[in-house]
Amino acid sequence: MPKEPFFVNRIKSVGFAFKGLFLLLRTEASIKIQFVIALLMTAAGFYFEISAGEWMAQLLSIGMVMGVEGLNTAVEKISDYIQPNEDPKIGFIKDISAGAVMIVSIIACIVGLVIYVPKLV
Ligand SMILES: Nc1ncnc2c1ncn2[C@@H]1O[C@H](COP(=O)(O)OP(=O)(O)OP(=O)(O)O)[C@@H](O)[C@H]1O
Repeated sequence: MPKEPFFVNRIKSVGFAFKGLFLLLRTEASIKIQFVIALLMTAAGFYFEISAGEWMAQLLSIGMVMGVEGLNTAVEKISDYIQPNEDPKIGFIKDISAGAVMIVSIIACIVGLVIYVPKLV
C-alpha cells in the first residue's frame, strides 16, 4: 500500500480524534455529566471573574477529568470486548481504571474549593 504524505496522515488522525470526542459526548453518560459540570464551572469562572492562574488550574482540572474518563471508557470497552463474561481480572482492571478517574476527580474538586470557597465566604 502506498504511504500517505505526512500531513495528510496527521490531518486524518486529528479527524479520528474529533470523531472520538463526539462519540464520547454522544454515548457516555459520565462524560456528558462531566461536560455539563465543565460548562457550569466555566460560567462560574466568568461570573466570579477568576484570575488567569485560576483559569489555568480550572481548565487543567476539567481537561484531566474528561481526558482520564475517556481513557477509562476505552479500557472498559476493550475489557468488555476481550472478556464479555464475569472475570475477576477484568473486574480488577476496570476498578483500577475507575480509580484513576477518582484520583483526578478528587484533585479537581479540591482545585474548585480552593478557587471558589474564598469567593463565597
Ligand atoms: N467482566 C467483569 N468481570 C468482573 N467484574 C466486572 C466485569 N465487568 C464489570 N465488573 C465490575 O463492575 C464494575 C463496573 O463496571 P462497568 O463496566 O459497568 O463500569 P461503569 O463504571 O459502571 O461503566 P459506565 O462508565 O459505562 O457506567 C467494575 O469496576 C468491576 O468492579
